[in-house]
Amino acid sequence: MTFDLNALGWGEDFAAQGGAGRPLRVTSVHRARLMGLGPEGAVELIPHSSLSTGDIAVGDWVMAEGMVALQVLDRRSLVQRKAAGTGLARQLIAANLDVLFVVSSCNADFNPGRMERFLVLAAQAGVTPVVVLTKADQCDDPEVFRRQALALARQIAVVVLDAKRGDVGSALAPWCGPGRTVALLGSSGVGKTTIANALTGGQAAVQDIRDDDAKGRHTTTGRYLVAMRGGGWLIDTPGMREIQLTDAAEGIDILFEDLAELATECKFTNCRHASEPGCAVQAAVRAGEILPERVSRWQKLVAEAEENAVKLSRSRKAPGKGRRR
Ligand SMILES: Nc1nc2c(ncn2[C@@H]2O[C@H](COP(=O)(O)OP(=O)(O)OP(=O)(O)O)[C@@H](O)[C@H]2O)c(=O)[nH]1
Ligand SMILES: [Zn+2]
Repeated sequence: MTFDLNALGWGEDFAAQGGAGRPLRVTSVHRARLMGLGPEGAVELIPHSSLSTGDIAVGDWVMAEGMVALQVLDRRSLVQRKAAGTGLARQLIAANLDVLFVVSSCNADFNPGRMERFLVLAAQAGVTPVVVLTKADQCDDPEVFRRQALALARQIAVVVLDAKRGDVGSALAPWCGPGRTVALLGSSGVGKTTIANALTGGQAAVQDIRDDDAKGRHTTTGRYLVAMRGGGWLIDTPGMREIQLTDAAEGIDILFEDLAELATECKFTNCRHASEPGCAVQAAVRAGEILPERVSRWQKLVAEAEENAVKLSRSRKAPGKGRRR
């Protein structure tokens, strides 16, 4: 299979960054090597000595000469997560995503706090979130869930569907198509695999490396960049399912724009919006303009993000810690 650069998501912003070599889209990243895709087809690459595979994510654009990836082009968006274990170094998950489908179901799985966490992740990554609510067919009144989802952010697209029998491709078409890159985020059992299969027709991932380079170890790496039936790409990586919030203050401010704005009117700049005098947020709650639950979920996310930021700065000061992989 070969693809022209635009169908792969190439654009002016990448072209303007220049650099030697030819552009390739990264379809998978392994211990020592990576796979790139371009008009010539799938190409196995090794990173230049100035780079490590830890600096490269699925979905990245690299400039390559021969089989050497020389440079990673600046990204449009980047999903990253705190690496597993105690270290707080971040691991790159997916680059240059256009849309994150935040998936939940029209049932007890629907949890506003959990949805907000996913939406903050999308905002922090610089990706447009779209809420997808599955299992509309198993619910008496899906509109109740649609309304709750619409209340999560000022401008949020919400799609309600039956992922099993509905026309998923048409429902999500506005965010897919040639050159677009999407991914799915959501708890277990909400229908991510069902949606992914509908979008890709169950197609296999792009040709991949047999990664047995590192000490004869063979790693099964899962499916990564997969072509969608209507054009565009789905990034499907196991890492997407295990993301936690790390210093997500910006993402929180984007999602909770209404509260962030009110907070600027509080009497104290470091107001926690609890029992402080002159708190504009509590005033809005008393006036019935904002739900108190939304404020408490916001406070919890802010506290968690701050705590992680502190831990992160400590681990950066400690030499030898923070290995990437
Ligand atoms: N009736 C109905 N069933 C659905 C719908 N979406 C998903 N399912 C079913 O729900 C179950 C879980 O769906 P999956 O697609 O495997 O969910 P997932 O999010 O990929 O789950 P994990 O792989 O655990 O993360 C499957 O039995 C699906 O057939 C829907 O819209 N309607
Ligand atoms: Zn306040």
